[in-house]
Amino acid sequence: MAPTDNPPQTVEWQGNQVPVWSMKTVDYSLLLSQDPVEVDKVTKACLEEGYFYLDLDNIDGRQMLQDRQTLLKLMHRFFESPIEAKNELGLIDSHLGYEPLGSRTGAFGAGTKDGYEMLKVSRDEIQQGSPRVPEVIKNSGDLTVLERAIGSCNTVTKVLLSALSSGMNLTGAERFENSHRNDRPSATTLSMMHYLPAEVTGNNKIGHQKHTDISSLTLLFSDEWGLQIRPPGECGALEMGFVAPKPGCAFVHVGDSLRFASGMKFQSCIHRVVPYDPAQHRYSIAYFLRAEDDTMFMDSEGRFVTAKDWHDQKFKAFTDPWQYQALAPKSMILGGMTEAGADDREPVKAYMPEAVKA
Ligand SMILES: O=C(O)CCC(=O)C(=O)O
Ligand SMILES: [Fe+2]
Repeated sequence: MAPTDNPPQTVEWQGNQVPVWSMKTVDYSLLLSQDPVEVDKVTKACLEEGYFYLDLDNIDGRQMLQDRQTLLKLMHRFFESPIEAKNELGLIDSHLGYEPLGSRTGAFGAGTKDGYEMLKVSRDEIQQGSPRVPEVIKNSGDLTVLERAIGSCNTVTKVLLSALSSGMNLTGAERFENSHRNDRPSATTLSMMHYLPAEVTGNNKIGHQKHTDISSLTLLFSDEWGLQIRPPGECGALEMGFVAPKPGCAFVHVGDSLRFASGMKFQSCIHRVVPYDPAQHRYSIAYFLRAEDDTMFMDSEGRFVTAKDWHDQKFKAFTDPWQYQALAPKSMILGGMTEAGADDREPVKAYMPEAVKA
């Protein structure tokens, strides 16, 4: 049973004491009116850590928390449908459609596959009123639920962007909102994930590989444990530790695009998902706010690229078989963030495929 109240600073996982990283909590209501102390707090969180909790348990966020419960019910119904219904349209585009279990590399790297299935719905398509989603959720009730989720995630992430622009003293065209306009095409997407129990999938299909996100900001909701991060440290990222699910809060983190747009001042958050409890199903909802397709920035390779090029190249690196993935520069998967030392204090042997255990 996962601990829920007053999360400890370490938790036992796979026979080891593993850190539970603490972090700043930013109040959404205060940000809405650009409260100077809160603007400073969120800006420091992005400059120093690259992540924070966003407290939505207030008059401005509670509706969103309620809508999330409705979305979770939709997700349960969708993921319990037959594979033919879920995969009716397949992966239509990199940010839109269904990805079955085992489409990417797993949490413990070479030779493993991921342990989740995922449905992504494009923000642009919802805005245009013609989302391509499988028939099983293409009724007006379900489409309203999806539209509400995307609409509120969009508002929340735009409020964050605006606070960050103010915190970084950006004005006019330089402000981050200006490269995230609603009427310009982007790969912004709502991603709904279902992690199957590790004891069902077996050791070769486990979790979610270590990475930084392509996006500008990720707004993440999950009631279940499993997400781990490597906080940036003085000489590279610290070891992997859990993010405790916090009631009433979303976990927000910076992705590569905003790190690049900030001139590498913001930290992009290194994270992965592991089975906390091998018998557990885990459901997560991630809203990936992405820059307009033709936004230009300098990437981790020192190249001047568009947001779309960065998205497409990194998505290919994510989905390539691990043998090809290994050929891509590591800086690509980790958005140029540096690491010193190993992810774990002790190797997590229980989940390694036989070939790697040695
Ligand atoms: O499921 C999660 O909690 C995180 C998922 C994730 O890292 C991603 O989709 O980029
Ligand atoms: Fe991610």
